[in-house]
Amino acid sequence: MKSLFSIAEIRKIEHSLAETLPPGTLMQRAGEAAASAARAMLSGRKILLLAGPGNNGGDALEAAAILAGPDTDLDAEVTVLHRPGSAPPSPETQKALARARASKAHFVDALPLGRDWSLIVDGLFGIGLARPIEGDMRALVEAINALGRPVLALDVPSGLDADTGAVIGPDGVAIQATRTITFIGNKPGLHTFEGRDYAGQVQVAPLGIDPGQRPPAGARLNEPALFARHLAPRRHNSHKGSFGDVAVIGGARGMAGAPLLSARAALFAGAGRVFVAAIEPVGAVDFVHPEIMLRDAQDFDSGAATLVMGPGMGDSVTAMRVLFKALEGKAALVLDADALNLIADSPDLQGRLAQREAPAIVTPHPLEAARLLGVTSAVVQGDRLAAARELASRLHAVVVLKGSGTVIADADGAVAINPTGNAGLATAGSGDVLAGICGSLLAQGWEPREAALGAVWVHGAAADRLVAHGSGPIGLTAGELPAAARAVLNALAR
Ligand SMILES: NC(=O)C1=CN([C@@H]2O[C@H](COP(=O)(O)OP(=O)(O)OC[C@H]3O[C@@H](n4cnc5c(N)ncnc54)[C@H](OP(=O)(O)O)[C@@H]3O)[C@@H](O)[C@H]2O)[C@@H](O)CC1
Ligand SMILES: [K+]
Repeated sequence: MKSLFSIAEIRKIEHSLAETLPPGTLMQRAGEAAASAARAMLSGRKILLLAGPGNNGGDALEAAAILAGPDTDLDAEVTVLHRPGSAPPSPETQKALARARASKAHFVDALPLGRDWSLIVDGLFGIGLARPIEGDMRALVEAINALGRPVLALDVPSGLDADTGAVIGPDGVAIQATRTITFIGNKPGLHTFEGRDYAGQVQVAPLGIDPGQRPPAGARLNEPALFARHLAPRRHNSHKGSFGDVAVIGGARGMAGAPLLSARAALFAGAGRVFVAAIEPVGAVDFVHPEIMLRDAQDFDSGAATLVMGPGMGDSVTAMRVLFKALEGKAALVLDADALNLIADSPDLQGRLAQREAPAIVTPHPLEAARLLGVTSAVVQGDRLAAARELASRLHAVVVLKGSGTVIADADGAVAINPTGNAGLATAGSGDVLAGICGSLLAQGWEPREAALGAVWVHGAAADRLVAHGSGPIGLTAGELPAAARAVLNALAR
């Protein structure tokens, strides 16, 4: 189970464990896990450990005591930069300090000159960081980042909010880690917003706690197990009607590419029949994919098709009219881009969406989510999980909040963060492709939540596949994604 625990949930677990384990046990285990992770990363002889004022510093001191202790067989120079706070450290941190002082570790008060550290271990702040890092601590973080050496962060890169993935600010700083070893359970902030960039590779050290002993977490990482039941091999005796119809509605003047990209994605993700109903007619045929049927949105009868509304749709009277009609109807809906902006401007449409019975997936980027919630995009990004949850509950829909570590939330409050994808997806049309895959999976009978989880996972994995083959992240184009998504889906189905 790929659980993601909030800081409050971790504190609760810590609290209940404190009643059964001897004092200091968890810090000792964290120190041991940190020391082995450091050894695994080490190529060279010089290790610098940064130990801050709290228990995160205690973990680093325990690790130093092990790496430079009497039982070590490690041939390395261990240096500790310890920054005590104004308040006395916890008893377990005091013990760790005494053990580190008694070891061969060399203590310094300031960052030594030179940049030849083989490894830097960041134990400045963990989940107890309550305000931005300032003053000489800020200077230290900036100096460490400027060295550009491999960094192992303990629990969370110092400066990053483990709940939200935001650097604690305004104008805050955080340690740029190569790898993060996080304790007891994984944390959402390491996987979304700025978290993926700051945490690097994430490794979980459960500290001897059986996952079954932990209470259920409020969030989780997305993975194929969450939607794989829909990926059964196709029966020989099937026909195009077995895989549903998708109609993409969009394409104002000059924006014909957006619905065509969505439609191609729907086709490549396996929908039986795909239409584009264009606001401004685009022509008789898509010569690249003549399978796609082109229609005029004004007089299009979508029948039982799943509707993907919004790609390049604009805000004309026609756009408004087809959106209104769709919200009145009973079709399963994917709402993206301009459809979301029109809904954001109209409390009436928001109410209609919330009251519909049929499934709906909405796929906002942070600015679209902000408009829907009536806040700024900084507020949305400041707590992406909360924003997605709030929107899902208000609109009574599955919400896909796009961005690094896309968040998928449903109206029941379940939240997942997607681990696939890369910077190549920050390109025009990539959202149109995602909406098309969502619509395709819905049309094939997937439950809305699973369709959203599956589409987001596959879309990200398609980009990862393209990057692995050299087609990105620089210059990756949205038009390449549908074929890569098809390959990912078929690989999953096998
Ligand atoms: N949970 C668990 O089960 C386990 C937890 N473990 C470890 O403990 C970590 C949490 O420890 P923690 O609670 O002591 O907090 P931590 O992150 O060290 O920082 C707090 C200190 O920093 C200070 N401070 C805060 N902000 C500041 C600022 N901007 N600038 C300067 N100072 C600032 C603050 O002082 P104050 O706010 O009182 O001034 C306080 O002294 C956790 O991440 C994990 O590594 C493991 O040992 C094993 C099991
Ligand atoms: K840290």
